[in-house]
Amino acid sequence: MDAFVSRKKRKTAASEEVTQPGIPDEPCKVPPHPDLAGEDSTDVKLAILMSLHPDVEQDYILDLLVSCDGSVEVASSLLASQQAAGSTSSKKRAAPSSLGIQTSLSAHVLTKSEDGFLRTLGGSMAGRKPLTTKKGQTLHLYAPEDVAVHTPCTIIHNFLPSEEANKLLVELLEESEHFSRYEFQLFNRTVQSPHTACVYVSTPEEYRQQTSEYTYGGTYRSNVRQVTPYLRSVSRKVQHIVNEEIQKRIREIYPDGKKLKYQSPKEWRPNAAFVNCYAGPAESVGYHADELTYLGPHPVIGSLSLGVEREFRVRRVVPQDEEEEDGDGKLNGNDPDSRSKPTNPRKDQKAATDARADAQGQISIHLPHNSLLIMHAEMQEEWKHAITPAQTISPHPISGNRRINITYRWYRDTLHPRCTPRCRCGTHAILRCSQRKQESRGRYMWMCYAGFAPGKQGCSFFQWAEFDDDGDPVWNHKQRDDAAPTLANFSASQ
Ligand SMILES: O=C(O)CCC(=O)C(=O)O
Ligand SMILES: [Fe+2]
Repeated sequence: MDAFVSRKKRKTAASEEVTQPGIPDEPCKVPPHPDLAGEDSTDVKLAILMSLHPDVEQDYILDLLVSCDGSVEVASSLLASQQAAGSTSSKKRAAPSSLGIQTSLSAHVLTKSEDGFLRTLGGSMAGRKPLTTKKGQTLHLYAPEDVAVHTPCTIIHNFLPSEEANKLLVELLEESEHFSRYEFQLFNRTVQSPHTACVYVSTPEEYRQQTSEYTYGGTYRSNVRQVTPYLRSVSRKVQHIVNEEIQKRIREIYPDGKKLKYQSPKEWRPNAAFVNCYAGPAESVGYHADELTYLGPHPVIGSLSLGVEREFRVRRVVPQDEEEEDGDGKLNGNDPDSRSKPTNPRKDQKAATDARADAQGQISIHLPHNSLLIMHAEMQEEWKHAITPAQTISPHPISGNRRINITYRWYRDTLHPRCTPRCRCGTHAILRCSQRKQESRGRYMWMCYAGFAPGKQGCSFFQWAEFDDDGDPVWNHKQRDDAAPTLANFSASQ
């Protein structure tokens, strides 16, 4: 079994660069998730600053970021010096138990719409004033019924028999000694993810593919390991329940009881598992949507939580057309990207950012040990998710302050890297969905991502992506070698 196990140790030199979020006198070095880098740069910057300064209120950070002309580094050093001088004490974030509880759920209730996108009532009810949430407020959800209705997720508590969950946790805590931080390029420097991770595969051939064909964040993975016995046996149960829940969601929630356009009609069969370790309350992952490159449009992801309970925050991405509405209780669209240029950029940028935060609010799903969260097909295109730094945690009897998370994913054969477009600089292009721009919202595109990989220079490659109704690509180039191996489903590859 060890034949292809990567024993890559964490890089000491690079690790020295990592700043623990919350340490006041260090400059900005902890990055968000690679998936964050993209169209929503204010969110990226906010996520970085919130990771670095977990005690300071989001509003205060936003104001400061705007007054620093969007410079994360300047804002971060100001926050650090204010924290050192004790002057941010009144801006401290409340402990999770005292976070603002949103009084109205209806701003987030999912409802069927014609265009394949699910809408929340707040954004879609005809003849009804859109409900807005107060900026910075968080709606905490615990009950599975609430999660199913108000978010694009399903949660199943006590998913595995408790002994099996504990054994899997022990197995993965041992494995986590070999995990490492992703590295990527942000603002001219190499930064590292604020948690550690590793990818698991079934066979040596898959190891080869994951380290030399599939890319992530614009570069090849260096930390890939062989699927462990419990990880594999649990994947069968995850596969079974995820397929049941997909069908239930189609029947009960999707328009006309039909799968979404571009969602795969096939059985969901996981062939890759990403395992994350959050070693303590400060470890996190910033707001992001998962990379679609190999998952394709409207993917479903099964995500198992073990160890310490943490909060999974989700928020809907507000499209520009909703921001640009005006009137009582609605939003003023002054986004820097919008077509009407603001008269006072700094003030208007702040207004736009505040407006976005107001409109979004955020929802917190509590993820206890042994809970399975299913991110349904509408999640990645319309919502963003994060594991935010925690103020306090209740230690878990087995893992102490650590949390392990496994995301089971299904990479489509039709999106194997030998088929996907290469950009001009020779790297594999990545697949993104346009989330905010009114004119292109919901369209998919292939883009160069090499600029986010350490030591690489990106190009400006861009190409619209075309898919059939089942989300399989329609290529205008000749496919490369169809008979070559793809990733095997965990259960099938035993
Ligand atoms: O830890 C989690 O629950 C989420 C992890 C995640 O979002 C990811 O790996 O993309
Ligand atoms: Fe994610």
